[in-house]
Amino acid sequence: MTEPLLSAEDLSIAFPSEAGPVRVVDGMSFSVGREVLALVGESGSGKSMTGRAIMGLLPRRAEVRAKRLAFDGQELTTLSASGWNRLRGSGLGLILQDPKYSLNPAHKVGRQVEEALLLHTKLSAAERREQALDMLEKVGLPDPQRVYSSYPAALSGGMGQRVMIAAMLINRPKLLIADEPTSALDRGLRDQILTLLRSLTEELGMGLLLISHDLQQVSRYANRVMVMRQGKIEEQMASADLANARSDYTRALWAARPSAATYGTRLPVYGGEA
Ligand SMILES: Nc1ncnc2c1ncn2[C@@H]1O[C@H](COP(=O)(O)OP(=O)(O)OP(=O)(O)O)[C@@H](O)[C@H]1O
Repeated sequence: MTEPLLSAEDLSIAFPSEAGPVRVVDGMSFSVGREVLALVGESGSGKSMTGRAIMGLLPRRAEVRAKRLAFDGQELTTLSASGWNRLRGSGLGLILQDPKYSLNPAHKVGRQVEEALLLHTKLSAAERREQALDMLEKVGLPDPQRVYSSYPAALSGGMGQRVMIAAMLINRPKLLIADEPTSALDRGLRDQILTLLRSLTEELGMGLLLISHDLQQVSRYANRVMVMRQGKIEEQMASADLANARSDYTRALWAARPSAATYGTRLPVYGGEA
């Protein structure tokens, strides 16, 4: 087997509190290759904190420990601030829930899509523009020229999320972390965006860590799923094996099909023991 893009061994994250450190991620070991890995679990199970640890974007108070947290052969737990900046500008990308909060309303789309090229390459303005237009086309935006010159307010939610994906992919990251990338979108758009992320992952040979509370939905796009519960990995398996999940918890998540009334709402928090 080839070396995975990301390897985490015994990853733990804790926050200090008056009663002592509270562990929100507790001894996780996993790897991500050039594949779509869905990270699923109920609200508060530690999915976002895991994604943020990989991006070096945890709150300052958080204490991270790991025997190994390596991306592309580089140890992350000892990375300097400038090392993180380099990595976030090239190797790693993050897509968050709502493009409204990720895109700067004061700048045109083109400038925002090109930003990583401006910071991390020596390309000319014309070359940057050309690459940005190519990427806007690749993410399925009609009339890339017009979108390039628009302000974010002129875009629908689905278009905004495509712009965010373009901005994250422009420097060809090896690993993309998408934290609930579709939960601010309508149901129909969710499938479109997940289809796009999956096909770009294959086309560009990337890894994608797809964080979601909706096991049913993401499993359709993921090669593998990793189920988290109360800061720990409950189970990992190929998506195709979900129907035969070992753990009661995974089976409960799998059976919790969203109805029209509950679609897009958070999963209930299952209490105590399995
Ligand atoms: N800054 C913080 N200080 C202390 N605890 C925090 C902080 N941020 C998050 N937590 C706690 O860490 C735990 C894991 O949170 P996390 O956001 O990773 O959950 P999640 O699985 O992504 O949930 P959701 O689906 O609701 O986003 C939660 O119990 C949360 O309350």
